[in-house]
Amino acid sequence: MNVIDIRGLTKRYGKMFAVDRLDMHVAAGDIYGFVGKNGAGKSTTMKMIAGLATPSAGQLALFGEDRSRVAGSFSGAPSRIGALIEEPGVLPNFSATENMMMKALAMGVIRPHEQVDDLLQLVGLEGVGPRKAKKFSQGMKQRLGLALALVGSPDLLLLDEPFNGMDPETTRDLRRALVRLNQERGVTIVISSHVLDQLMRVCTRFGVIAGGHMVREFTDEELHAACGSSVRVKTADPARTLAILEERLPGATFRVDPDQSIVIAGGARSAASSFGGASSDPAASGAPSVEDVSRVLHDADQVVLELTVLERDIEDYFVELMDGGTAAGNRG
Ligand SMILES: Nc1ncnc2c1ncn2[C@@H]1O[C@H](COP(=O)(O)OP(=O)(O)OP(=O)(O)O)[C@@H](O)[C@H]1O
Repeated sequence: MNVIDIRGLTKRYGKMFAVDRLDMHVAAGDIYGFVGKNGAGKSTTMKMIAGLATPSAGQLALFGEDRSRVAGSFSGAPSRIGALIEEPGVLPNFSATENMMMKALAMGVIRPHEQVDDLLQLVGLEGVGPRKAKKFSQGMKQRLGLALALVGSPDLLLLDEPFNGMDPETTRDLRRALVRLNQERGVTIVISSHVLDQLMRVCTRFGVIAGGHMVREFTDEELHAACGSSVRVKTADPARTLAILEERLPGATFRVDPDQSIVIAGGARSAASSFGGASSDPAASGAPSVEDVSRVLHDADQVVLELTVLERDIEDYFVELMDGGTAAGNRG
């Protein structure tokens, strides 16, 4: 069962489609990177998932329960979702501990003191609990916001741009805290951001949104396979080489460039994402290794003039995807 299952989700503001027929799938245990440019529709989607905005159309199921037409907290289990969306809801004139205690008491947390101490420690604020929140730096407020989102031990944590305003050390600490939450406590986490390098360090699955529409979803492994190397080979007899390669490497795809070199990439057989959803990247199954190609050519007595490995840049791949859906999303 997916923790989040979204089909055709749409949010209109007047004639403007902030989110446009979006599909999204988050499995239990994922750290899901929700990637998109400014204005792509990430926050609006997160707000609908958190119950802070009502969808205009589409289906939104959380933990297998249909939530399409309900804004507000989860009826049966209010603590199942924790969210840090836009400004952390920190009361500036109260201390970190007081902020946490108010929320814990409001949520009816059993042994609130224990949980508050535990969470402040988790986010690295254990030493500053008595200090007023207005004296906190931006990064400390962000971490307090994260601790607040974790009150009540949610199963799903929604974080909208959590790395904003954080210095590298704080960013690293937050990243570690998120991985610990995920691995030690089994929390499923969705992080929306356009800060790719932070997401790539922690996420196990990605969804790229453009113009309010999901362009593609893929796992970390699929990402690396899609960006994996392809092999370029130039031989004395390109036509014969191509025939041999096509016969000996049936899963691969081939392109002949104008200079008669042959580029060998992964095949399309396992290209669909594991959800059978938005992904269909012809390179997603990975290319044959340079050793495979070299062995085939050696066995067939081909005279190799040049053999090179071509890498695809992961950032470029994301940027292409983030640009990809813009036209499709603007219906208003
Ligand atoms: N309450 C609103 N009323 C009207 N338009 C809105 C509203 N909220 C968002 N939008 C518009 O919907 C689109 C998507 O906005 P959203 O904030 O979801 O994007 P985002 O991907 O989170 O962007 P960012 O990375 O800048 O936060 C934008 O064009 C935005 O201007």
